Amino acid sequence: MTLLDDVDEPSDLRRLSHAQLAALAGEIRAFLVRHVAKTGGHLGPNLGVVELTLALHRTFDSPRDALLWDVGHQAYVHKIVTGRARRFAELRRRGGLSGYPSRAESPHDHIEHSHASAALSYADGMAKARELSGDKDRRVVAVVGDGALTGGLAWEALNSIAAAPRRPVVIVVNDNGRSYAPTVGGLARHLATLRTRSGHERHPDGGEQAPGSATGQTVPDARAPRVLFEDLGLTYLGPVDGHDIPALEEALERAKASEAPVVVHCVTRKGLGYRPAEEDDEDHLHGVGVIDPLTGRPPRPGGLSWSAAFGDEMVSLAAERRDLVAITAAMPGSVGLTRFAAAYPARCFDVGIAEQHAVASAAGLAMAGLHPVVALYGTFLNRALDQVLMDLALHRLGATLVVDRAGVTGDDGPSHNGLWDLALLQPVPGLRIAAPRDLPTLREELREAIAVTGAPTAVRFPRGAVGADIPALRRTGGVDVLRESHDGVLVVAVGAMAQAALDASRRCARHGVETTVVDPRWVKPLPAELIRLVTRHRAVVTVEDGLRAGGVGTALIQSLHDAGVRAHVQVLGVADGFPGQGTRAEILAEAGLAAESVAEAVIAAAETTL
Ligand SMILES: Cc1ncc(C[n+]2csc(CCOP(=O)(O)OP(=O)(O)O)c2C)c(N)n1
Ligand SMILES: CC(=O)[C@@H](O)[C@H](O)COP(=O)(O)O
Ligand SMILES: [Mg+2]
Repeated sequence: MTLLDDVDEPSDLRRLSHAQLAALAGEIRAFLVRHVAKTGGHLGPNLGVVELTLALHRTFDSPRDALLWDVGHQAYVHKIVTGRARRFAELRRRGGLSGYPSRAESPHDHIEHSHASAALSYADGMAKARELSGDKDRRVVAVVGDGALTGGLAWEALNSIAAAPRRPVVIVVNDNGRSYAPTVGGLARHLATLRTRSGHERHPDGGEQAPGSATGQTVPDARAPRVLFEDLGLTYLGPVDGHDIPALEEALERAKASEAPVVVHCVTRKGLGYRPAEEDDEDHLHGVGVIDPLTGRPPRPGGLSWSAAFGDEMVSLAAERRDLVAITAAMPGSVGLTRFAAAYPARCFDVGIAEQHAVASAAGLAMAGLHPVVALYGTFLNRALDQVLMDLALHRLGATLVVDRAGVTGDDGPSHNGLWDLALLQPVPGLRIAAPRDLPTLREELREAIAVTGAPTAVRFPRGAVGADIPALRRTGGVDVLRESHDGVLVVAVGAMAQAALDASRRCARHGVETTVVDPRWVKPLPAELIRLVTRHRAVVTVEDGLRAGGVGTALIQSLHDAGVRAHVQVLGVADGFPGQGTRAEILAEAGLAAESVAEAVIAAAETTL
């Protein structure tokens, strides 16, 4: 029997001694490594909040008190102590345990999406609601990371929370000095100074990078700072050792008793207790796939990823184009910019988890004569739509968005799929979108994109390894013909869906249905050549890894209508909604985007037009 076996709910924690809690923390760390090594997931962040989570659940009465997790990737320990330990074998699996809080799983869970810097807004809203309902003794607690605090939305919430000095909110800053890379900017420097001054600075991440640089040297702040939060009118407690449960409980009890908003600044270590994570300089095993628990490394090296291929091309381009600069929102490694940042530190800007600022600052860079490349995940680009519209497109600026993790991502759940970019960017005047299908077209279309002046461009590709090259038979009007027939069904494949489209076309041929498979390469605006190709075929099927509604297929239908061309068009894409977690292949198949389903759609289209 282990201590963990006897923990089914937070109240079970309150009967343990501090010595037993220390032992329990060790069991939980072993549990996390054992399970996450098999399923993949967020290992470093959760190893860093073991003691903090135990102290929070001993001090506050969840779910009566609301415990909110910003991003939520660090809520595994919260799930373990709220009765879900037995479900971790299905972590991030189809129908299994979500990698983020989930109201369907537990009343202890609240915010289900993984988009950073939002938890304080929920806290502000919940605190207002509890004040209005006379429920003031039910505390609202938000755990927000130092990285998440670099997001503007968090400061919008702090401004509002600080406006009500008699409305209690407990703000727990989980300060480990890291987003993925060391957290950057003035706030990071401020927190680092507080950590250092208090003597809590115990890890090399303590320093903060020179503002703006993705690989800057640490710049310790000599001045004794006033605590930023107190200047806002918030009570500040800390820094507290985020691994010292008695110290945490003392600070959290004081915060709980306060009738004012309180910041509890906790200093933690990402990856603590698991040497491979502690020693991982890139991101302390922030997010891992299946790994060998002894080494922390994947059992076999993965293939070249789209992100790495993009990053390699950026290094080549930077040598040719001195005006080229890159921007990342706290994810230089994930978006493939590590080599570029090392080679050109002055030309790679990590702005923190601040996508709106990333795009708006790109407008400034472009106006000043440079060509910025903003690399973001598709799902996080959603946050910066106004900046794409009003800062880049309205000013007709030459800037390039590299939309990584575009399309279905899979096991990271509904808030990580990059399903919306093709639909959200369709209406942006002047913006051009490329969707490469393989490594050569990624290289080619990225070069074409950064050559565009007077309008923003976007290049979108999925998560994971780049597939095999897919050579074209010929190019006509900018459209690559991948397979040809003379009057069969025209299959328009968007980006990486080309492989599924070709596999489907081979299935169709076995059913006597001839197809022409084309890759338009640039999907906004669609090449005029597509209209001519449609007139030469009996039907059209479009295939895209994105929303059906408002995507490329819909745009083609509108273009055909505007050109007065009547055609049978079948649009294949992801239906409205939030696909649950699962592998990319599972979710694509469920959306009807696997080769077999595409073939069925093509055959049906052929039959309806006989
Ligand atoms: C809006 C947004 N942009 C980017 C991300 C990707 N992301 C996930 S976790 C993370 C770092 C979070 O750092 P912090 O808040 O300090 O939490 P920690 O991982 O250190 O516990 C980032 C950038 C995100 N979840 N949301
Ligand atoms: C929580 C978060 O947003 C990131 O950690 C994300 O889960 C990483 O996704 P990838 O694994 O696709 O890089
Ligand atoms: Mg952090």
